[in-house]
Amino acid sequence: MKVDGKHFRSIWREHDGWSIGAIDQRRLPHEFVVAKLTSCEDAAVAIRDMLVRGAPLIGATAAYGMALAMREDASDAGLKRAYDTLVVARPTAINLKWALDEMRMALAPIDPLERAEAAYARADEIVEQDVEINRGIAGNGLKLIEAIASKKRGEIVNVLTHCNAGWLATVDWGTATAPIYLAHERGIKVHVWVDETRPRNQGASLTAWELGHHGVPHTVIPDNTGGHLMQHGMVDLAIVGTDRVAANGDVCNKIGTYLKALAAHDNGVPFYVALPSPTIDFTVHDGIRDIPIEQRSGVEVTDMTGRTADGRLETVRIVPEGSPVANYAFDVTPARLVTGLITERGVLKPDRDELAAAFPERIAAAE
Ligand SMILES: CSC[C@H]1O[C@H](OP(=O)(O)O)[C@H](O)[C@@H]1O
Repeated sequence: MKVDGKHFRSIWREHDGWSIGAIDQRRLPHEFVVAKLTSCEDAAVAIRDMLVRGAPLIGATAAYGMALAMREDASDAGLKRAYDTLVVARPTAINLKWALDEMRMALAPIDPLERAEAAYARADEIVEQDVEINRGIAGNGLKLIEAIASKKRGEIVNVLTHCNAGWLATVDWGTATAPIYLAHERGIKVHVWVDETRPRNQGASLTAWELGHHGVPHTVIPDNTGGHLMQHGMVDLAIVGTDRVAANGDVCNKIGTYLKALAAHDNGVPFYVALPSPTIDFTVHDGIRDIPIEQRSGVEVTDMTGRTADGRLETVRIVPEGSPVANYAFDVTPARLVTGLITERGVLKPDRDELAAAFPERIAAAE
């Protein structure tokens, strides 16, 4: 999407034809730094350390990681080593394994001498497919915003979102933000309540940065504010992203999503989840029981990094030394709290039959 009028994607193949450029999201919003990935290990570390993050972008980065790996060692052993290195970089977003399975399916049957070129071609396809899918999500989600806008007779539509499911979480457009960008571009008055999303503050640091540079009105709020706003009729709908949707429609997303869904349910606020179909995992039948929840370093909770008044980046500790810390990176919202799933093939109910009918290829992949 646009950064002050200039179009950007979050990851791309460089002009040398083989190295990979990616926005270092750990440096935003204070610094715009582009990282260059030149090895499979670089891609794995970029995913693990959240230089890139967001389920679809994790998948795209892994796909390019396999292509980088094939330049290094295109043998069967090299293919297995690359898969095994990348697939463990983060456990929750199913898009990582989806992309690696797609790459392995494309590469395993062919001559190792042809694998590097084929890998870049397949990774490029995965990248372009992500953009196309997100455009589809934008169009399907737009209908929801338009319906509210017409009921509100031109008043502002207030959307609440959690974490960052924006263009920075994908190759472009985003998932939860795709309908918002499209509505904004169509002249519909939208305003976004941006959950800061502790502890890594993807909302405050990334979603606010994205929306600000694209000119979309927004307000950053502490995570605990959403329920109050919903009680006072200040949220027309919530749209969030997801890292994995189980066959029963349970939705895994950034920690705190479940609490937002509870508040929305209690206040009759429609709660939508935007996702590309690779995020659907039919091998998991009960999301709450079966989706692995990543636990990350406690440092993400104890420390905060910000910019001082004189422009220096500084990290400070906000938790007493010696206090134990738990840092669950995701939670699972039961399907009963989800109004609908905004996909590239329409807005669906969060249930197995509807998902299977819309995405038979995802069922086949699970068999
Ligand atoms: C469009 S998927 C975005 C999804 O991924 C985020 O997690 P993380 O920043 O840890 O990769 C968050 O759960 C978003 O909703």
